Amino acid sequence: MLLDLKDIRKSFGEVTILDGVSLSLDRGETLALTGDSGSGKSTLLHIAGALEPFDTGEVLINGKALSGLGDAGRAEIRRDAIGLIFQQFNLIPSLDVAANIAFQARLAGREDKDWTAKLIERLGLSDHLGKYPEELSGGQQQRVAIGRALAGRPPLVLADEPTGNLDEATGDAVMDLLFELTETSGAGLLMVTHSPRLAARAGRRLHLRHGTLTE
Ligand SMILES: Nc1ncnc2c1ncn2[C@@H]1O[C@H](COP(=O)(O)OP(=O)(O)OP(=O)(O)O)[C@@H](O)[C@H]1O
Repeated sequence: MLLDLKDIRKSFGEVTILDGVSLSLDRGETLALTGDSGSGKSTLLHIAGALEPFDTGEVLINGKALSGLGDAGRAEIRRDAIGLIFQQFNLIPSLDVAANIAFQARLAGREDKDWTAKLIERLGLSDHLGKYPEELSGGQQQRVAIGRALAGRPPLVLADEPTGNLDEATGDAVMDLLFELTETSGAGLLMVTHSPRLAARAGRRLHLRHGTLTE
């Protein structure tokens, strides 16, 4: 199993956000996580991405338990196994498009020139490689962020409201690319969204409410 969350509990102070959450995701699967604002979707995604600690339970990524790992071990998992896409595109302003896309794959020592060239072409970024993030539209920036997340072919792609900042038509086009390219790369995709319409496009859907998941 690519991602396994087992009975995760998480509180901030007195407030329980996740009250025994379990889910699993395999390569090639797409799973949409919906829920009201403040229900804990981002918290759950950050826990799955080894970005946020949890109180009890276990997270396994490619069979490796996060609870036994220190900061360095978690950073290694993030670098090698996970591609992250956020609502705020989080590009590096001082790097051009080509360098932003290559950034994580280089860090992980997993640069693949043929795959990167295919990504750039498919994302429609060939004419923008020398530009800096501030010179790009929102849709272009999010396409760069997708390229960066996928360039190292991570097995697990986590996306938090990836089209939340885009108009509907641009968002749909970006979402088409995200689904297509995660499928091509053979990754598993866990995506947080407010939109039932976008969630309907994922292979599976789970809804977070009062700290627990329902279908
Ligand atoms: N670091 C933190 N410290 C304290 N409370 C936090 C922290 N992070 C999140 N929370 C709280 O946990 C709850 C869940 O937040 P989270 O961002 O996971 O929700 P969400 O479902 O992703 O919301 P949205 O859809 O609005 O982005 C919220 O009430 C939030 O205020």
